[in-house]
Amino acid sequence: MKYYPINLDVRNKNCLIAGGGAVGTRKALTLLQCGANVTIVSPEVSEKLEKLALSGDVKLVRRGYAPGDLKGMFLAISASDNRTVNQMVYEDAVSCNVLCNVADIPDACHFTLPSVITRGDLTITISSSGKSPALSRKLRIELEKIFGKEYAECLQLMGAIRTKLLKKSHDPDNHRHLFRNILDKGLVEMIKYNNIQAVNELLFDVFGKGYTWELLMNTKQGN
Ligand SMILES: C[C@@]1(CC(=O)O)c2cc3[nH]c(cc4nc(cc5[nH]c(cc(n2)[C@H]1CCC(=O)O)[C@@](C)(CC(=O)O)[C@@H]5CCC(=O)O)C(CC(=O)O)=C4CCC(=O)O)c(CCC(=O)O)c3CC(=O)O
Ligand SMILES: NC(=O)C1=CN([C@@H]2O[C@H](COP(=O)(O)OP(=O)(O)OC[C@H]3O[C@@H](n4cnc5c(N)ncnc54)[C@H](O)[C@@H]3O)[C@@H](O)[C@H]2O)C=CC1
Repeated sequence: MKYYPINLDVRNKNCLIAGGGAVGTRKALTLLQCGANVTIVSPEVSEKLEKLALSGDVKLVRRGYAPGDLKGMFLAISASDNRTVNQMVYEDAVSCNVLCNVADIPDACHFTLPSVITRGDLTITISSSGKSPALSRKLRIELEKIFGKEYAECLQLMGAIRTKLLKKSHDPDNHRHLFRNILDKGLVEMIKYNNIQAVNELLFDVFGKGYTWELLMNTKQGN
C-alpha cells in the first residue's frame, strides 16, 4: 500500500486553495462539506466560488499566490494551472509544516484525494494510489448504485445500539458477537425494504427488551 489512509478532522481548520478553476472548486466544495474554513487565493475564480464568496462561505483573495499565504493554515491545496506556482506552494508548505496536495504533481503531495460516497455518517472512499482517477470515478458511480440510503439508516441504528450497550458495560468480546449477528441476519435488507417489524423482532431476539427501531432511531448521537 503506497498511501496510509486516514480520515482527517478539518472542522473549523484554516485551509487554503491556490487556484479557483474547475479543480480548485471541486476540492473547495469537499472541504466545505467537512466544515473547514476555506480561503481561495486566485486571480480568477469559477462562478460557483464567486457565489460562495458572496454568501460568506469562503474567503476570496483575488490575486496570485504569494509566499506567506500559508501562515496559520492547517492544510493547502494547489490547483492553479501554473506548475511553477504549484511547486512553490508545495515548497512553502514543506517549510511551514502545512499538509499539502498539489493537483498536477502527485509526487508533491502529502496526501491525495479519493473519490467519495457518503450515506449519512458512512463514508466510502476509493483511491487508485494516483494511478487512475478515471477508474476511481467509475468505481464510485458503480458503488453508488449498490450502497443506498438504507446504509445511512442502518449505521444510525447500529450507532444508537452501540451507545446504549456501552453505557451499560464495556465487553468487546460479547458485543462483537452481537453486532456481527444482527448484520449477518439481514438487518440492511430489512431496512432497505422498510420491514420495520422484522427489524424489531431481530432486535428483540438479539438484545432483548428496550431495543426498538422507534426508540433507537430517535436517540441523539455524538459528533
Ligand atoms: C493524484 C491525484 C491528486 C489529487 O488531486 O488529490 C489526482 C491527480 C490528477 N488527476 C488528473 C485528472 C483527472 N482527475 C479526475 C477526477 C478526480 N481526481 C481525483 C483525485 C486525484 N487526482 C488524486 C488521485 C486519486 C486516485 O488515487 O484515484 C478525484 C478522485 C477526487 C477529487 O479531485 O476530489 C476526482 C474524481 C472524483 C469523482 O468523480 O469521484 C479525472 C476524471 C474526470 O474528470 O472525469 C481526471 C481525468 C481522467 C484521468 O486522468 O484519469 C490529473 C491530470 C492528468 C493529465 O494531465 O492527464 C492529475 C495529475 C497527474 O496525475 O499528474
Ligand atoms: N488533481 C485533479 O483532480 C486534477 C488536476 N488537474 C490539473 O489541475 C490544474 C488546474 O486545472 P483546472 O482547475 O481545470 O484549471 P483552470 O484553468 O480551470 O483553473 C486554474 C486556476 O488557477 C488560477 N491561477 C493562475 N495563476 C495563479 C496563481 N499564480 N496563483 C493562484 N491561482 C492561480 C486561475 O486564475 C484559475 O482560476 C491543472 O494543472 C490540471 O492539469 C486537472 C484535472 C484533475
